[in-house]
Amino acid sequence: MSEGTLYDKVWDAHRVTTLPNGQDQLFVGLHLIHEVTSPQAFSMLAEREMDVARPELTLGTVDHIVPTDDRTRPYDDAAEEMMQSLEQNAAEAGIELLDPTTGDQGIVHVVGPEQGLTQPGKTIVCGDSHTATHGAFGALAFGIGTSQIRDVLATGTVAMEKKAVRHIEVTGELGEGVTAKDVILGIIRRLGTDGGVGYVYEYGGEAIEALDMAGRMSLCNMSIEGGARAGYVNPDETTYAWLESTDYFEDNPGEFERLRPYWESVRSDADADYDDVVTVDGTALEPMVTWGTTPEQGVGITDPVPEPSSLPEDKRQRARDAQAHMGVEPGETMEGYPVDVAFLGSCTNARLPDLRRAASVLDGRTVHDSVRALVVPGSQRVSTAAEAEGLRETFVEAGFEWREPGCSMCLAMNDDQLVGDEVCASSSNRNFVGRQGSSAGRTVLMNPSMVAAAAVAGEVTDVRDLPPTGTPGSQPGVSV
Ligand SMILES: CC(C)[C@H](C(=O)O)[C@@H](O)C(=O)O
Ligand code: SF4
Repeated sequence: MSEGTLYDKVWDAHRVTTLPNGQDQLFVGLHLIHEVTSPQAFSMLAEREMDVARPELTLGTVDHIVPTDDRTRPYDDAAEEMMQSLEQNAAEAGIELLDPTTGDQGIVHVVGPEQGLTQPGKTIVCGDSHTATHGAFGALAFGIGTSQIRDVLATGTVAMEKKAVRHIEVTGELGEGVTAKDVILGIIRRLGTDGGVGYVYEYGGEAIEALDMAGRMSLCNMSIEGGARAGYVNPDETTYAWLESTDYFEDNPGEFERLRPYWESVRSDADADYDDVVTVDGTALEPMVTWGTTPEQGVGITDPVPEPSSLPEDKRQRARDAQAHMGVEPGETMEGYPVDVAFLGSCTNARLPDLRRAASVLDGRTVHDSVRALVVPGSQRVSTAAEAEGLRETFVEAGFEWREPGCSMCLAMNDDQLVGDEVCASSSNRNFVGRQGSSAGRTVLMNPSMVAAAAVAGEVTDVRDLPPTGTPGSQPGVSV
């Protein structure tokens, strides 16, 4: 099964033993923790009077509950309690915690790669479903549950069942305005939210190789929304260039050269044996938008929302319910669907290149009067870098609120929430009913430039068609 793949090689390199229940016990190379899912696991460890086995392989951050506006402590009750619990657990165990005073705080799936700790050929776990993001570097990265967090804290290992590997080949060059987010929304539309069950997704092909690391992270991030256990891209020069510039490799001279042969060795072989192969024509993709309440209910911006009766039978009722919730009409495109809120953020799309793309759309334009727009950088480092190159100014001048890093309106565990049946053009990864804090709220997933375009137009619109900015006669156009 899946011989010669990166998945196979990294799995084998980390296997301690096969357990009586058939699962493999794997060494964990990096354990990321955040404030929502770790407290219970630490309590379970304390009940057994056990210590954290490998604090040096564990890194904490705070992201889900932190306020993105006023960060004066104490936070609101529940947030403050979670924050204190993480602070105490980290301090007692000797775990590094990237809290807001460090300048390195951010969403867990943004900070690991930034620190240079997300590396090819590593096993990475976190009590968070979007841990798949780290697969962008050719790591095996899995979201885990509370009892597994406890086990990893206690032993530095995790028990897991091996999955099959589906290679997804995205051919050709992506068109203007088409990004990694559109690739993954296109893949999920085609294979479904449960199409990946039992699989890990390996992404390859010309379109994937051309993606920068931020794009690869957006892509792998949503593997889980396609039902896959994880997703990854084989490491290459793009990966190594990112790693080489991180603090970790700058602070550890010789490490980069020492590890590189291992990274090369775990790449999938040219004749690797996959359990399944799917080919996607990258040239045929367009900017995607969702019309429903799961990430598979998406459509190209110029394509009509499907008639439920045209869908496979098991998807029809869900489509009808989703269209009723969203108030969308089948047969029409999503263009012109009114938008109340624009949210640029989340571990899918809040890295520097995402902000740059959105800012290039906003430059010289203004957020529509009826839209509340916020940009929430993925980390303090992203924020600082964006400020240094003037992006904050562009966002603020256009009418966006510039916030402090965190998960924010991606899941609305802090004050950043939709109100009533507001519609949100969102760069995040989940459009489930109630996801953004209001049960009547409506989420339309899209890429960052499309969020910026929706903010300007006050409705879902094709960023490629925005009228040019500038003085009459000059046609700077839009760089997407
Ligand atoms: C809070 C956490 C457990 C959750 C996850 O696992 O994904 C969150 O990050 C999300 O995106 O819904
Ligand atoms: S940004 Fe959203 S998807 Fe990512 S970890 Fe936070 S809540 Fe989960």
